[in-house]
Order: sequence, then C-alpha cells, then structure tokens
Amino acid sequence: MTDILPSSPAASVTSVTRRYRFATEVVTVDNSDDPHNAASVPIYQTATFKQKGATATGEYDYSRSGNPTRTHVENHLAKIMSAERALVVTSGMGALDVITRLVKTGEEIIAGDDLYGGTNRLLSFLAKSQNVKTHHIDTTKSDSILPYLSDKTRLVLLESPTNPLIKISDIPTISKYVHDRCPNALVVVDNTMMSPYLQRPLELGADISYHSGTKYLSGHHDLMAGVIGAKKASVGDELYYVINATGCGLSPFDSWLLLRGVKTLAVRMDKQQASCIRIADYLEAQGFKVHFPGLRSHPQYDLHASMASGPGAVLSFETGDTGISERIVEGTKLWSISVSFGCVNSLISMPCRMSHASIPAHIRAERSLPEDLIRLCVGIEDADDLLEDLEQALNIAGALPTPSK
Ligand SMILES: Cc1ncc(COP(=O)(O)O)c(C=O)c1O
Ligand SMILES: N[C@@H](CCSC[C@H](N)C(=O)O)C(=O)O
Repeated sequence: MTDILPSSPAASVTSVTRRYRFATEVVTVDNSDDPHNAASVPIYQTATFKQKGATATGEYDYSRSGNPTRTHVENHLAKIMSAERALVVTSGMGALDVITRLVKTGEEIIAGDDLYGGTNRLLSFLAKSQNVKTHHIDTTKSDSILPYLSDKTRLVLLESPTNPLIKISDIPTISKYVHDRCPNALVVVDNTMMSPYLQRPLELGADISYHSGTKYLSGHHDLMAGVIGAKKASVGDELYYVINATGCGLSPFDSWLLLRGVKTLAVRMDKQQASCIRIADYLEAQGFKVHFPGLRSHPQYDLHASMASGPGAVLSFETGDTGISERIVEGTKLWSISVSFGCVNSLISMPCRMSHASIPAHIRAERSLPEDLIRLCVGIEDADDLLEDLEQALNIAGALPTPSK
C-alpha cells in the first residue's frame, strides 16, 4: 500500500528516542524545525500548500493528507507511546473505525465482554454491514481466548482496565498467544483509561494502542480526538492510508489543542490518581463494592501493577439499588453528571443509563453489567471537597448505614 501513498509527512519517528523520564519527555516538544524559533508549535490553519511547480510537491500539499501541526502532535505522541508511528483523528471512535478497516469481510475480531458502549456499537455494526464477526469473551482469563484464535482472526481488541467494570487483561500473555498462533493478527489495546503515562501497551507486546484523546491526553474536555500508535511503521503507514482516504485526520486547531493539553498529562494524572485512591479507600470502608485496581481487594491487583505504574483515576462502585444510585448521582454538587472521563473536573455517571446505554439491556444483563453501577472520574479539585460532597450525597440518598455528621 505504501507505494501509492500521496506526498505527505513521513511521520515515522524511529529516530526520536526518549532521553528523559516520562514527565520530562511529555512536556518537551521538539520544535527545532521552526523557522522563527517559536516556543509553541504554530497552528498551520491552512487547507492547501503552494507548490514550486506542477510536479514539484513539497512535504505537504493538502491538510487532509498532512499538516505540520498534526505532524508535530503525531511525532510527540509516537515518542511518548513508544510507537514507530502515531496518527491523530477526529475522535476515539474514529480511531477504532480506522483500525477496523484493516479487517476484511469474513475475518474475525476477538474482544472483551466488558467494554465501552460505543466500541460495542461499532463492532455490532461491522457484524451486520461487513460480515465481520466479533467473539466477545472474558479477556480477564487469558486462556479463554485460545478456542477462538483461528486463521480468520484479524484483531484481538482489549481494554485494560475495562470501561466501566475496571477489569484487567494480561496484555503480554494474550499478545504471545495471538502472535504464536495467528501471525497475521494484530493485538489492539484501547489504553484510554490509563494514558501512556501509566501504561504503554506497545512495550507490553501489543501491535496497536489507541486512545480517546478526548480524555486524559487532552485533559480539559474542550476537544474530541482519537490517537493511534502503531508499534511498526508499516502498520502505521497502512492506517495512514485509511485516514487520508477517508478524510478523518485531526484539524490543525484541534491538533494544537491536543499538543497543548498533553504537556500537563503527568501532573494532572498524579493529582487525579492520588485523590482517586483516597476516594476508593473511603467508599470501600463504607462497605460498597468498589472496582479499582489500586485496592488490594481488586482480583487482579498484582497483574495490573505488573503492567502499569498506577491505578489511574476512574473507579466504579455498586450500591445494590438503582434508586439509591440515582439519588447519589443527583445529590452531588461538585461532581458533574456527565459522560466521559479524563477531565480536570470530576464527573459522576451511571454507565447503564449513560455511556453504556447503547448496549441493549439484555446484553448488559448477560454480561453482568450492574444497573446500579456508579462511575466516578476524579479531577484535580481538592480531594477533601470531593469527599465531603460525595459523603453528603451518600447521606441524602440513604446509602450509608448510619448517616455521618
Ligand atoms: C474506553 C473508551 N474508548 C473509546 C472511546 C471513544 O472515544 P471518543 O468519545 O473520543 O470517540 C471512549 C469514550 O467515548 C471510551 O471510554
Ligand atoms: N452519547 C454518546 C455517549 C458517549 S460516552 C463517552 C465516554 N466514552 C464514557 O465512557 O463516558 C454515545 O452514544 O456514544
């Protein structure tokens, strides 16, 4: 496919190596090619680029094919994701759409049975429209994948932790199973929940890692973006072909916003994670069933710790009663009732009513997704304020055995 690529930036960054620790690399953007030594990468808000002659194209000709602001954010993301090539598109779902275009009619996908509702929707759509079957299995048990691996397998799609039940999959073991048995299959990890700061799936054996850049990478809920990192440049080039062919590359302005946002990823995540650990401890101490890989009680605490450098800042918990859960969510003042996560502001939601409502109720039940589940996405506010607000909402909802204070 690469021989028919149009002129465009060859965004492979195999030559860009990390020299410093992650928190330093993430804030250090290489802008050394700027003709005016601009400290911040400029926004090249242009659709087209002039040519020296009819056949003399420069590095860029048209912003759908490539744009310098987009190239900068892609190179920076490739560096922090340990990818040979990174690509940015208009949303996380757009990223998965691009990846699934590598699958041909009749081929198969293996995916988890707890995964983001929109991902489930796209996989269901592919089954109907392209005859691409997805086997949904419990990827927390690595061996459960073995009976489904065949010469039809093209993608194995993992979330770890999963959204919303925060289950963990063994990325190295599953990658080995897949690569040993299906050399043409690609292991794809949706790493949105962790961000490359906490977990880098390409270093763990995966072939492609992707993100909803709408979340931690940008961090402020002021843009939609999708990010794809390919371990091998050749796979990145195939994905680039799809992006240019379909026209879903990220705009110059959103590329700039993403590059600006990602610089603070480490400080945001440190603060959000520290507060989330406190909140998880508090909820568990009140007797709730809490799903969070930072708690010793998490069934895959050790596995997660072997792959990631922290538990992140999203947890979910069960109250045992849908009505109580609704009252808790509606009783908070500081936590916004909102889908999404990874923002500097704290969010509270009921996945079955909101982010995962597109999964039919009977499938949610088959997959044991509790209707009363509450998801908390912890922001950078003062943790004491967050805890106090949560506690008053729990009290109002009658969720605490003995109302405190
Ligand atoms: C885990 C996960 N992956 C992918 C997506 C899709 O991202 P986007 O909303 O940017 O399309 C979302 C949320 O929307 C998500 O939660
Ligand atoms: N109406 C949207 C819902 C988006 S959910 C966003 C996010 N991934 C989350 O988990 O909260 C849709 O139908 O996709």
